[in-house]
Amino acid sequence: MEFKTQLMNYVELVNKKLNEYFPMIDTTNKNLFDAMAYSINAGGKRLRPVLMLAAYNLFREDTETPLPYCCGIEMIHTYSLIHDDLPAMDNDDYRRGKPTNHKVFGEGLAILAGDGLLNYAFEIMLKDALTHKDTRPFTQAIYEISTAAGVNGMIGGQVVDIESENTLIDGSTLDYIHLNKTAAMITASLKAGAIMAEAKETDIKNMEVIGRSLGLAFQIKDDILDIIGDKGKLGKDIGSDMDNNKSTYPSLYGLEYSQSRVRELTEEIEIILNSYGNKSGFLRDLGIYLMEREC
Ligand SMILES: CC(C)=CCC/C(C)=C/COP(=O)(O)OP(=O)(O)O
Ligand SMILES: C=C(C)CCOP(=O)(O)OP(=O)(O)O
Repeated sequence: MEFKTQLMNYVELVNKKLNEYFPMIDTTNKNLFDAMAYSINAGGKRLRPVLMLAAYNLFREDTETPLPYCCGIEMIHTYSLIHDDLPAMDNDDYRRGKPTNHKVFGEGLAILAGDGLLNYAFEIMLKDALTHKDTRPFTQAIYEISTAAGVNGMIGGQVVDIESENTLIDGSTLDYIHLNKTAAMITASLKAGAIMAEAKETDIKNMEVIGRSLGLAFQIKDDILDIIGDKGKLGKDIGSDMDNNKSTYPSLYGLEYSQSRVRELTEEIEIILNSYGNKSGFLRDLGIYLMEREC
């Protein structure tokens, strides 16, 4: 199947499943659920769930089994964006082509909508895990996701990111930020997919190596687009890193080196994926698509 068609199919599967979890109906807490659904339904590339489905499909053919976990990781990612945009963090006004959550619902509700999405993610993943006779691959997948989202992953990276504002950091601190803030969740998506498909340890390890490179390249590309991207296409503010005085690959090493690093990392990913032959064509094309993207 052609890459773009397959990508659309995966995104559609994820969106359909997300619709089953939203709207949550509670008239007393309508504002909370509206705020959660607002950011989930605002769009987004659905990269992490697509990676999870593609990794699962490297080893198993069905698409139904991993869907609750795909939705879970997308909810966790969406919560992180809501919080990242808050005045206490990046103070951004636009996200996914719309005003940010706190601009529409206010800061208090935006914080709680983020908290709500994080907890709802674990509720739906654990609920699904308990329906399986052999719960182990599913609880292991949840463990990977929770570790990646937590203090030894995304939250840890975000803390160093905000602590490093207005400071000239070195390359290894910058890599720590990228690997934890961004690559951890990308890696967990690939690993969780392979784990649920009961792939071999060596294959799970390969997913980890690919996730690290892809996550790093993805964040460098994001920071390049923050300088040379188009706000309309991206659906979010540009120049945010400069406004917040953040150290990024482009600010530390320049645009040209940053672009060549992205290419280098993409090639590293391709080498591993080539060992899976035709089956890994979608993931190979996805890597190239992400690095060439304008949004
Ligand atoms: C615990 C929290 C809040 C984690 C946030 C993690 C994250 C990857 C934020 C976006 O990074 P960014 O600011 O570089 O991206 P963007 O350009 O999309 O704002
Ligand atoms: C990790 C970063 C750079 C935050 C944005 O992630 P995405 O670019 O995947 O955001 P959406 O498409 O989900 O909005």
